Amino acid sequence: MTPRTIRSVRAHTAQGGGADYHDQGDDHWIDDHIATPMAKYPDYRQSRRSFGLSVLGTLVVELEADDGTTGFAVTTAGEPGAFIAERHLARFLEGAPVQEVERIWDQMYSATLFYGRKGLVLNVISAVDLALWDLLGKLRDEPVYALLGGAVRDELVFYATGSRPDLAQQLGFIGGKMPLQHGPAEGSEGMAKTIARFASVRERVGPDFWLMLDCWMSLDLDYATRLGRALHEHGLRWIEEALPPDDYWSYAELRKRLPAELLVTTGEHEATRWGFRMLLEMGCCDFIQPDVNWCGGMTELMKISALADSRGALVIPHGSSVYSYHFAITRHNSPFCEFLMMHPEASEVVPMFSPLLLDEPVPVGGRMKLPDRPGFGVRLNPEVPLVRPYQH
Ligand SMILES: C[C@H](O)[C@H](O)[C@@H](O)[C@@H](O)C(=O)O
Ligand SMILES: [Mg+2]
Repeated sequence: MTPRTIRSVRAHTAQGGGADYHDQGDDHWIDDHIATPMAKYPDYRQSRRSFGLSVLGTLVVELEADDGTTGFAVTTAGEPGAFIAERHLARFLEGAPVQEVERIWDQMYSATLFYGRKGLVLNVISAVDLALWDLLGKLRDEPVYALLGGAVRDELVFYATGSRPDLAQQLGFIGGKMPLQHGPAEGSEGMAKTIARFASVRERVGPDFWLMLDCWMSLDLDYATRLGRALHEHGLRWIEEALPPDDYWSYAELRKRLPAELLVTTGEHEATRWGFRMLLEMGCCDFIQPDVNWCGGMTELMKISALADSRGALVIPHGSSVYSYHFAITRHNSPFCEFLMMHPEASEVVPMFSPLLLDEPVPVGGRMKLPDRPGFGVRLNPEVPLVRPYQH
């Protein structure tokens, strides 16, 4: 087959849900008094949008090959991401052979080291890399999971993240992860509310259904230790992202302090093989949760996964719609996945990146057989307005 080259790179932005799934309206569980590092400031305690969690919006990266075939992917990066994609990264793509994902990744990462390394820049590199894999799949008429080595299981199984683990249980999910709503700034009263809520949910779901708590970087070592020990009495399965991502030392200490059967997990705001090597080698967590739209894309996540596998660690990706599904189904050390309940009351299964993607698969009864459509098997919804803020 003549190797196709990339003819053009286009970066668009979109608002309202999509890849920036925190960008929801009012009365949505995902923005209802969730504990965060900003909760120490009362003005920013009730809503994460109030301090800017949805300030970026969605970035859509579209790559067109010289035969007119297009691939795309999305991430959380918005207008600054569009600038980076068009004005900086496009030069490493236009004219390059589509299949040279490794060389393109290395050039994007190396060329942005002086201002990137993690965060927004790695979100953009991730979207470009995922768009490359989508384009490659379409050119080869294969789903991305087939390009990665094929499925190691027939279907995916999911736990659900949302405010209603009891409903998640009824919908067939293997577990429910709740967002923490009260952090250290709300003192012992806040901790008592968390424990009471957790105990009440445990009562409703029974002793065997997995229950987890997502702390979204909001705690300190002492508070996380006391909360973990208290919820261990009620069968907490894992405590997630209890501490700020850069405090590797406190994660390692927290893991030593908590009972072995209460897992400490983190990683959704970590990036690159080097960041995850730090988490693994310092003993920060029991399993890692990279987000493939933020950690460096599929090319980097395959490296991260092999690193974890060499240490017997699971890789349970932070929910990222089809991008995490196509990865997880090919990895022996990714036996289950996250599904984020994006319905405002977490009472119904709706596509995670709704309304941005068409044909986005969702779990049924907590399980999913991945469609074998080419690439990631999704299309952009033409009814979602896209803006191209920068040309190059
Ligand atoms: C539910 C959490 O607060 C975050 O909104 C979520 O994006 C992430 O932490 C998760 O693990 O799903
Ligand atoms: Mg999380």
